[in-house]
This record gives sequence, C-alpha cells and structure tokens, in this order.
Amino acid sequence: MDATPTARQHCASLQEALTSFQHDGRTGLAEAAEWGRRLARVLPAGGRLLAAGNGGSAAQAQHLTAEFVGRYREERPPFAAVALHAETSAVTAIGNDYGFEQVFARQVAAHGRAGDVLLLLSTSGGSGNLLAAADAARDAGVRVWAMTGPPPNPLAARADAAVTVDSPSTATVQELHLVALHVVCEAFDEALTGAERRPAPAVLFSREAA
Ligand SMILES: O=C(CO)[C@@H](O)[C@H](O)[C@H](O)[C@H](O)COP(=O)(O)O
Repeated sequence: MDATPTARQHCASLQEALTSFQHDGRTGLAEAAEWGRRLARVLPAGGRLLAAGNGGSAAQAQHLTAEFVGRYREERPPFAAVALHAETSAVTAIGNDYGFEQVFARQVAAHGRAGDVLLLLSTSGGSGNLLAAADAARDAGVRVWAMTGPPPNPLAARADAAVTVDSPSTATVQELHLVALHVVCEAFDEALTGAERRPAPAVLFSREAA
C-alpha cells in the first residue's frame, strides 16, 4: 500500500526543517545544545526551569520538564523543572480572575527567581499569554528562551535567545521542537560533572532498586 502525497509531503517538510536545524549555528542545533550546557550550570546550583506553551506546545513543555524531574537516558538526580500550564487550579483561577493572558505571567512572578530559566514554546511566536510571561520573567531577572516557528516573531524578539523553525507547517515546527528539546536534554546530561550525575537518595525508590 502506498503512502498518500500528503503523508510524503509531511515527511519531506520535516526532513527539510531538520536539515536547516542541523546547519543553523545561531538558532538551531548549536543553540539548543548551548541551552542544555547552560542548564547544567543553573539546575545543579539550585536554579529552576519553568516552561510553558499552548496546545501542542504545552505537551512539549511538559515533556521537557518530565525529562528533568524524572530522567532522560541515564540515572541521575532529579532537577527542578515545572510546566506552568499543568498547574490546573492556578491556570483556571488566574484565567478566571485576571484573564487568560495572565495565566503564565502570574506564575512566573510567583515562582521565578533571578538566575532561573523560562522556556516558552510557540509555533506562531505571537501568543499573548507567552509574551506576558516573557515580560514577567524579565522583571524577575529570569532568563527567557523561546522555541518558535518562523522568525521574525514577537516572542523570539523578546527572548534572550531563540531556537526558530522556519517552516510554514505548524506540525513540522512542533516536531522539530521535540528534536530540539531532546538535544537540550542530551547536552545537559553530557555537561553534568561526575558528582552532579551521581543518583540522589530518591533513586532508592526506583523500580530497579526496590
Ligand atoms: O497542536 C496544535 C496544532 O498542531 C494546536 O493545539 C496549537 O498548539 C494551538 O492552536 C495553540 O494555541 C497555538 O499556539 P502557538 O503555538 O501559536 O503559541
């Protein structure tokens, strides 16, 4: 049975975006790896990663924080990472009382500390609640990283650094973001020192240790 032309186009679009990502030294693979290395300095020192997105990008943000709180490949201690959209009571209360645009900004003001990192994912780079979160982060001394679709866009412009995917397809942008997030995790794990990599006591509760 043959694949449909649409399915072939989907894969071709991803392949094209992946090629650009690999060769873009400023907003592609090299930048994502740099984020992982920087997080390897921030998180073991007690800093925190906050992440947020809407819709499919919310799922991506949550995927990333799970890699840090759980683990990526190798056993290692848990690190502080929170997906803001997953705070359902906070999101609904803030949205209800202050408006949807504030759902992330108010959480950033509550949780963000100078030196922390806020990673915002958006295919359009124009979602109002993410732009407000970026502004709140700046006020709190929190570094802002944006993963977006095609540049230029308002979110990438407000961020301290951006990984951008120059594709007109939302699906392609989201799929490439997942690749970039895993690159961040790989670079993070590689950059940890031996002592930082040593499993914390929490590993006593892992299934292997039980
Ligand atoms: O996953 C998809 C489309 O693939 C949608 O759920 C999509 O994420 C939503 O429309 C978002 O609201 C789009 O927001 P953004 O990525 O432009 O910030």
